[in-house]
Amino acid sequence: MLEVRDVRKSYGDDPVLTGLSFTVAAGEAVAIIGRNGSGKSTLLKCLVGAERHDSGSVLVDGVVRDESAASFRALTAALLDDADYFPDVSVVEHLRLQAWLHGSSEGSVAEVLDELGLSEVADQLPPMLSSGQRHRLGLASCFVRPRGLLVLDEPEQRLDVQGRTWLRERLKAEKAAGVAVVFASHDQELVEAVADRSVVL
Ligand SMILES: Nc1ncnc2c1ncn2[C@@H]1O[C@H](COP(=O)(O)OP(=O)(O)OP(=O)(O)O)[C@@H](O)[C@H]1O
Repeated sequence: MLEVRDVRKSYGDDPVLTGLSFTVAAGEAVAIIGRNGSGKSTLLKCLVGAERHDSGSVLVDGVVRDESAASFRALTAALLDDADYFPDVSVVEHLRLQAWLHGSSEGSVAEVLDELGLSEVADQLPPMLSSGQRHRLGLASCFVRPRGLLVLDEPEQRLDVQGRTWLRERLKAEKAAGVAVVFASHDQELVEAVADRSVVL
């Protein structure tokens, strides 16, 4: 599904990614781990085309990934570290928008609101949410739409204990459904429960 070949990236004279290669098959999860500042977010951004790598390649199903292609965006659900929301669009409207863009049913919006514990704040605007609720909205935006590749940057952040338990089971279910999962994490328990392999930066 996803193949990363010798990806390199520097910011100015500072090398961040120094030749990374790995693969993620459908139904597999790969964890990206490493200390603060080691390049996890940068790598995930390069995977989805939110950042340009200097050399190397990212292939999806054997073809160089083109983030401007509708087919790549239809395949890929991502929650990166700089997620942002329209300040005047409510929680439920954000999810309806995602569902509509990707051809999901209206019913899936109610299901995901319930699953992420967001039903009670469905009509609130993002600035009124707690930071954990805003993070849940980001996760909900990934799960309300079809996906073959799921890219998550520290999905555990700001989740309460029940939320982390839910996340572990959700990511296992994603694998069981054949989704290829790449996630950066500082949560060793999550990594051990979900990842088939880890890439250490
Ligand atoms: N846009 C940017 N311009 C310049 N340097 C950057 C930029 N983005 C990240 N960096 C630098 O690249 C390095 C890797 O940052 P990155 O955010 O990828 O690390 P990380 O592993 O995700 O860290 P954390 O665990 O703290 O989230 C850091 O030294 C950071 O300062």
